[in-house]
Amino acid sequence: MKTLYFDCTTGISGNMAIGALLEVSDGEHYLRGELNKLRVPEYDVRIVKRGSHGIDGTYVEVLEAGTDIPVDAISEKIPRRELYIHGGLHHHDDEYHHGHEHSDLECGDEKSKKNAKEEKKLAKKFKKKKKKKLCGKCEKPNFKGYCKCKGEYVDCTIKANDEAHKHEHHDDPHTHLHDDCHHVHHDHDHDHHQDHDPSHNHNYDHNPSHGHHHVYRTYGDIKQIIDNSEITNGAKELAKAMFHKVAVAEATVHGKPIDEVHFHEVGALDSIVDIVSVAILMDYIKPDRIISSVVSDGYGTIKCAHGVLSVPVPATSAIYKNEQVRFKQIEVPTELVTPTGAAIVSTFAESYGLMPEMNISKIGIGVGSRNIGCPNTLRVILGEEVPSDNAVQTGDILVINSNIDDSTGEELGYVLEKLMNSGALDVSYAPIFMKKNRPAYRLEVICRAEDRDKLCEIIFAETTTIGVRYYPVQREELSRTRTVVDTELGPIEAKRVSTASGQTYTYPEYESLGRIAFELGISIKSVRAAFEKGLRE
Ligand SMILES: O=C([S-])c1cc(C(=O)S)c[n+]([C@@H]2O[C@H](COP(=O)(O)O)[C@@H](O)[C@H]2O)c1
Ligand code: NI
Repeated sequence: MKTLYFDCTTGISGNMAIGALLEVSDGEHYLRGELNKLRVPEYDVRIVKRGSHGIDGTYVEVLEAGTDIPVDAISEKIPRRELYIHGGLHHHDDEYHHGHEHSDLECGDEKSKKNAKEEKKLAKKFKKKKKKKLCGKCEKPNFKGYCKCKGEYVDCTIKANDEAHKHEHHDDPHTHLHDDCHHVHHDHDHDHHQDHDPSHNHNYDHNPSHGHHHVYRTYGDIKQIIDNSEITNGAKELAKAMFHKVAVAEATVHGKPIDEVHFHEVGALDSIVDIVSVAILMDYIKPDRIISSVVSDGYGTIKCAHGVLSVPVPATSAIYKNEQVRFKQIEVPTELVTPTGAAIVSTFAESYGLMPEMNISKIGIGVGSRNIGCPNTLRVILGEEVPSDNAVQTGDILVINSNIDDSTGEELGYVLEKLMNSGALDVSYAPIFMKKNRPAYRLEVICRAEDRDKLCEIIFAETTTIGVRYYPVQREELSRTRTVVDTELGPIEAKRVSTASGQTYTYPEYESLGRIAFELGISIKSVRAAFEKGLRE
């Protein structure tokens, strides 16, 4: 069995994951080809070999096309002069912004001088760029491509039902007319002086803490970009699954409905390229099984557009909670896991723990940009799992029982949810008759041994019980891999399990069935039928 192990002992971020996956897949050529199928503003992906505290790996950056400037550093519009790069925020009090590595990130390294020189060059370049307010491209007739003034794609070769749009640029002190331009994306933050399809009328609630006012992409826009691209269906589903986790976390943290979560344009571009690249590479590698180490995050605070955030940052900790990521903090005083990193590991890891017995074929190291006092790397290990016991997974599992005859139904429902959210593997109630002929419920919690104390405390605090029983149990679990089945209703996520004798079964993921049923307004039974049909074809 082809197994991929994520070693997140020193954290994970989007660009570290791309670097590591590129090394195990030799997939640079494939990745570049697939990324060309994304219809997003022009950008370059720089892939270079780089060391971090003496460990060599691959460092990946998303740059503004034709420049050395990371897209998330193109922040003329962010007056607070704050910007973050993958895995880290850089606070600048000087004239320009850039996401380039600081020389101090390579403490004691010979590269520091070179980096300082490179920084000066970048600063010059970026200053020049600042003076140039207009890209000029959009003023050319028949221009098709990314208009930097407008921050969106335009196709002036298409007559869009005579929809001449006039946009007022809030950031640039000019107004100009795009006659007959068809707007490929409708993520404007402009005033439309034209009759406009109200469904495109985005009225974004802008977080003033960002101190900038420009183009946003909502979670819905990003899903559309992914769906409208020509990357494989498998990669699309994986990318959307990762974005969904980030969007749910951001929605929780900022107290907004998921569809109102928005990403400012440069941040969205960086996230899209990071997340879609990981999806493309994972779909290319196609491991049968993915396991992660317990994920290590740092502690302390970091600065980002929201100001000073405590580590794990809110969006990352929301993903830890929502996705039941097994993580711990280690003695490194900064952020080691970004929200994107948490979304990646939680999308792919079927379980967290030690590496299984396997013959290693490839090791990939993705390098991050922080100086953390030790290598800032993500390691992924690809290998063939030793087949002997591969159908059966066992672990240190307990069952906790309690008979409850005097808690209310409402309380019991609440407790079930709380136990599940606190690490229980499963929680159930069974109706029983207990002493004194009392109808009651037997609470049964299945959990890892290390979660016992925490879960018992919840049972004592939230129910009327005064005693619980627990005992270790043996468990057999079939090995499973995630897969995507193509159906007439679109791709449906599924898990494929195999028995010791080599029989395999594929079961649809309920969330995937439910989402399609909801989106298409059809019954979940008909989605399941389409899944079964897709499996047979
Ligand atoms: O931009 C937003 S909304 C943002 C929110 C949060 C929260 O925790 S809320 C954190 N961050 C920081 O941005 C960088 C980049 O993260 P990516 O996952 O996009 O690579 C990172 O330091 C986050 O902690 C941004
Ligand atoms: Ni924000």
